[in-house]
Amino acid sequence: MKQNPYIAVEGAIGAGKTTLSTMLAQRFDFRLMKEIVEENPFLDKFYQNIEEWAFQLEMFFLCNRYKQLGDILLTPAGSRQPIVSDYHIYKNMIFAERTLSGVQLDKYRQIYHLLTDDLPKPNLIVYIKADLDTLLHRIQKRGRGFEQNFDAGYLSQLVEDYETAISHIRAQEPDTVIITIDGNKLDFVERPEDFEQIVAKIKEHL
Ligand SMILES: Nc1ncnc2c1ncn2[C@@H]1O[C@H](COP(=O)(O)OP(=O)(O)OP(=O)(O)O)[C@@H](O)[C@H]1O
Ligand SMILES: Nc1nc(=O)c2ncn([C@H]3C[C@H](O)[C@@H](CO)O3)c2[nH]1
Repeated sequence: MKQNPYIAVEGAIGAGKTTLSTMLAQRFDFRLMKEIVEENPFLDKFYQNIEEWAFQLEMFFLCNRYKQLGDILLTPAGSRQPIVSDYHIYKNMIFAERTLSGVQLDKYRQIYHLLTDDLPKPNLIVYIKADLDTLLHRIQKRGRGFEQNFDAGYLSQLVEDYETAISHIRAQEPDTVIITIDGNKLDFVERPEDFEQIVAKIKEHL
């Protein structure tokens, strides 16, 4: 990856995407793209009643990510700053396949492809793989109000969905470098040497 570095950090809820991408942006002096969380009007309602609010929430995430990525990525590649993002656009499909069904899922899929098929994809994905206990612990520690009565079953399914999705991307986008890091063992928050290990792996591909 010599031109236009574009890194996406991925992993299930609470894996450490925002934390790690913020640290990487600072280290490499890349532009940071973070998704909107606090201003999302549907998250609170969604966690209280997933079936009722899923379509509005997934559409909100899709439109926001499309706007954010499109504004930056659909500019001429030569003039683009290197980027690190705390999500991959495919994240929309990972969640939508889990939360939507029937006609809503069909319509969502169509809109997803219409909006995102021509967006440039990241050339490197850092996939933070962590197990359910680690994620639940971190979500609890972070203490967001709307995540406090978190359904462990939902998260457990998402952990599996992420595994499937990463395999899918590996097969569909063979040019994308995927670096998997062990989110249970590596503590890039507390241990600088763990962060350096991740930085060194990324540098091999920059
Ligand atoms: N490797 C780690 N070791 C210890 N704590 C971590 C690690 N990664 C993240 N944390 C902590 O876990 C919490 C969740 O991290 P963060 O918000 O970065 O996750 P996220 O993947 O962006 O979450 P979300 O999917 O909700 O957007 C934070 O409190 C963060 O400080
Ligand atoms: N349903 C659904 N679809 C998404 O695309 C999506 N992206 C993030 N999230 C949830 C996870 C965290 O609680 C919180 C912050 O990441 O928002 C999502 N939920």
